[in-house]
Amino acid sequence: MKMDHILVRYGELALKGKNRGHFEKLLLANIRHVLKPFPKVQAKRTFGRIVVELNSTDHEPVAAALANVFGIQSYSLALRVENELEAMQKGALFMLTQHPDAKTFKVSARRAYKLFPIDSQSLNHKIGSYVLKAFTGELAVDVHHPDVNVVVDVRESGTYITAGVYAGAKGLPVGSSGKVLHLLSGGIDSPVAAHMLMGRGAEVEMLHFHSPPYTNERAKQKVIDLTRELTKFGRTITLHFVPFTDIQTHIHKEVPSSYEMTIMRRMMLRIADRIARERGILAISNGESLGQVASQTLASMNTINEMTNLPVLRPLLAMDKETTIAYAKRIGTYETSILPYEDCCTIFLPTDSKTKPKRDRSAHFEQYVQVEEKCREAIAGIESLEVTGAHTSPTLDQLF
Ligand SMILES: Nc1ncnc2c1ncn2[C@@H]1O[C@H](COP(=O)(O)OP(=O)(O)OP(=O)(O)O)[C@@H](O)[C@H]1O
Repeated sequence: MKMDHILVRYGELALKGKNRGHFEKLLLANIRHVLKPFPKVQAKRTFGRIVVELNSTDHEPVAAALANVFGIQSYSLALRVENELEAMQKGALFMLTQHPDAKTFKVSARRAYKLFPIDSQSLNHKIGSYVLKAFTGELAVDVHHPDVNVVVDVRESGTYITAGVYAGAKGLPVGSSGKVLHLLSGGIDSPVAAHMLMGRGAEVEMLHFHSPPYTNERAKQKVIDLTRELTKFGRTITLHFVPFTDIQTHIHKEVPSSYEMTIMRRMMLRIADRIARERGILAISNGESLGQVASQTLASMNTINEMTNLPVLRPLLAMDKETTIAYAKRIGTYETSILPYEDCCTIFLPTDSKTKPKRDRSAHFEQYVQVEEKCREAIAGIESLEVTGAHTSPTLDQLF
C-alpha cells in the first residue's frame, strides 16, 4: 500500500464570505503552480477542500511543496480505498503503521455518502477492533487524547483515510489582496518583507535597481535567484531591473555626500511610484526597519516618502535584525542573500549620510540632478522578466 492522496484544508478563507469562491480558485491555481515539478500530480477542488492525487508520485516532496503555500490551513496524507469494510480496515491499519511510536489511537468515521450501509458508530467499532486485534497489546484505544486519530471519510467516490494533520503555511492565498510593487535588493531584509506580504495575500511584483558595471552580472543573477526562491510560496513573480548607473553617478557628482543617500532613495521611490501607477499597482513596499541605518530613521523615511502618496508598506518596520535573519533562514533566502555581490546602494557609500535629512534641502539639491529626464531614461531602460519557479526559472544567459 502507498499513500495516494493529500487532503488540503483552508482556514482564513472560510471567513471571507462571498469572496470564498474566488479565493478557493486562487488557492487551487497557486497549489498547481508549486506542483508543476510533479507532472503526474493533480489537484482538484471538492466539497470545501482540495484533494491532491499523487498518481504514484512519492508523497514527501509533494507535501513539502504544499507546506509553503499560503492559504493552506492544514493538510493530511491520505489513502483512498473502495467503499468496502475490509478495504477500510486494511487501510486504517496501514495508516497506523506509519506512526510506529503511537501508543493509543481512535477511529473517527464520517459517512458523507449515506448510501453506504454501515453507519459511522458501527464503522468506528468494526475498524477499531480490527486494528486492535492486529496490534495485540501494542496499541490501545483512547477516545479523548489519542496519539493518532484515524479519520475514515466515506464519500461517494471512495473512502479517504487519514492519520494525522500537518500545519500549513496559513495566511491568505498569494494574489487575494491585490498587487504590491516591492523594492527587492540582494540583501537579507527585502526577501523577508516580500514573504510577509505574500502571507497576507499580496502578489509582489519586484523592482531592482542595478548599476553596471559597478554591480556585476552575478549580483543580478542573485536577485533572480531570490525571486525564484519566493515563487515557491505562491506563483510566478514579475521582476523588473531598473538601470541606475547614470542616476547614481550624476547624484555623486552633483550632490553633497551627506545627501547622496537621501537623493538616491528619493529617486528610487519616484521611479517606483511611476511604475506602480503605470501598472495599476496600489502600494509600494520595502525591507526597511526603523532606525537600522541612516536611510531608515523616521526623518529619513519622512523625507524619502515625500516622493509618493501611494502607501509604502514596511512589514519589517518593528523587527530586529536577529529575528529577520532567523526568518530568512527559515524561508530559504538567507544563503543567497549573504552572497557577497555589491548592491547599487553601497557603491559610492558616503560615510557622512544625514540621519535627519530635510525635505526642502533635498528638493534644493535635486535641482542639479535633472530629475525628470533621468527618471524617464531609467524607466525606458527597464528589463522585465517572469520568474516562474525553481524548475523553470531562467538564468541570465538565457535572458539577456
Ligand atoms: N538595489 C535596490 N533595488 C531595489 N530596492 C532596494 C535596493 N537597495 C535597497 N532597496 C530597498 O531599500 C530597503 C533598505 O535598503 P538598505 O540597503 O538601506 O537596508 P537593508 O537593511 O540592508 O535592506 P536589505 O537587507 O533588504 O538590503 C531594502 O530593504 C529594499 O527594499
